[in-house]
Amino acid sequence: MSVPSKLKSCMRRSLHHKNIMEEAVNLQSIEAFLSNFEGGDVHLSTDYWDEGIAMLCLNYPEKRNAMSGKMMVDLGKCVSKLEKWETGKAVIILGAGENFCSGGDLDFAKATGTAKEGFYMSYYMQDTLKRFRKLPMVSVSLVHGPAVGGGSELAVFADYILVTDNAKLGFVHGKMGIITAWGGGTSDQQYGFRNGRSPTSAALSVKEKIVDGLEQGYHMGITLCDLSKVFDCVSHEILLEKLNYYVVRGVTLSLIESYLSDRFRTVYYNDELSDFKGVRFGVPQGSVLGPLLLVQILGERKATEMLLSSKMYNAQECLEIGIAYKILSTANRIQEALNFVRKLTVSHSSIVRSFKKVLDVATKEDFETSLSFECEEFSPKWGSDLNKDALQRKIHHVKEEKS
Ligand SMILES: CCCC(=O)SCCNC(=O)CCNC(=O)[C@H](O)C(C)(C)COP(=O)(O)OP(=O)(O)OC[C@H]1O[C@@H](n2cnc3c(N)ncnc32)[C@H](O)[C@@H]1OP(=O)(O)O
Repeated sequence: MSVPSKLKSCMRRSLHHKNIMEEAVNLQSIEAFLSNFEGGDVHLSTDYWDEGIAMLCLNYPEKRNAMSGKMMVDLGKCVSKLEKWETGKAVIILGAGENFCSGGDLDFAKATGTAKEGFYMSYYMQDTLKRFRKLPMVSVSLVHGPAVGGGSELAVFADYILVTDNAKLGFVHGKMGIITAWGGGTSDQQYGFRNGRSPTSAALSVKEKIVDGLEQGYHMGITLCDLSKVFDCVSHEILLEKLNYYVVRGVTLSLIESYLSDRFRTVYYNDELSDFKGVRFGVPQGSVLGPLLLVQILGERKATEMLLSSKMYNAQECLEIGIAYKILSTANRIQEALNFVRKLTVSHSSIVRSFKKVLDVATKEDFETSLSFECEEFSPKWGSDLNKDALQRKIHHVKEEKS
């Protein structure tokens, strides 16, 4: 099918428009910006690689492992490397020297005080940590000494937080006049109320797919669905009513209400700023999901307490509130963390990774989708060499456990 040339040039113009709009969220340009703020590094230690265990080390001990811009970029690159490691079973994130992480580098914060720069950092860290969370391997944060602000956010992204007896963990953001910023959760498909991801850019991205398809000689069609019941289309009023119905009440509901109210949207294009229009639909994505991640782990009341008190919790308190899974000895922490991880990675890497994927789908998708995903992951394992080998060994699970 040939595309009329007038239509093609109109689409090209629109695509150019789209590129300008998306410049703000180009990860490479954010990396270039962050890399200007040097200090420390984040690296992957391969000491236990043969066992399928990676160590992700935050290394800026003279600043108590505060995250400089460069370290944020290093972290992003390490996560990319882990994404490509096909036999990895587990990753332990830990800090060098006296503690886990003292949050964002305060010198970086002082040097970059604009909302746009804050947006860059938040967007980049959310992207990295979202990818970290999706890794099909067991993840563990090994928190020794203080984990402050962003340091606690980093810790929360792992499946398990192991704290040592000298650990102190606190979301001190409130005291610093900010809120959480690294708690990802935004989806690449999310448009609306995101810098550079307006509803217009959503429409343009559909157009781009159509043009690409036509250019490759495909017949293209679109199915338009009425998605009026989708979260982002629901009016704030209905959303708040629903949250109340599902027992999200009190301080948490007030926080979400204040977060949603008095929101305005404007469009900046060709050096011109449009009028401000009130926003009554759609949920601002990003930082608000940081607290929501904590709510998933702790439940509403404990998460509220932890975020709003700015308190530093000691190891015992971390265990009591439910953020930490286990207390380790500070002196022997690495060995103890490795032993913990080894117990969870006794199976072949393909099994560990499949379990992780199934669990990931189960926490996000509905029951039916989760069941069919499990079925898909399971089927090729039935009768595989691994399975046959296990069947031949006639394993006695109780006796083997005792020996
Ligand atoms: C979106 C992210 C938002 C956030 O992360 S908000 C939270 C930002 N983080 C902070 O405010 C942490 C402030 N630091 C502290 O509370 C304490 O330094 C901390 C971490 C409990 C460690 O205490 P101590 O072990 O007694 O060590 P100390 O205070 O003597 O610090 C040693 C050197 O490290 C420096 N440092 C610690 N945390 C830093 C940071 N985040 N950014 C930049 N520098 C930081 C500190 O200034 C000190 O440097 P120096 O030796 O005086 O030159």
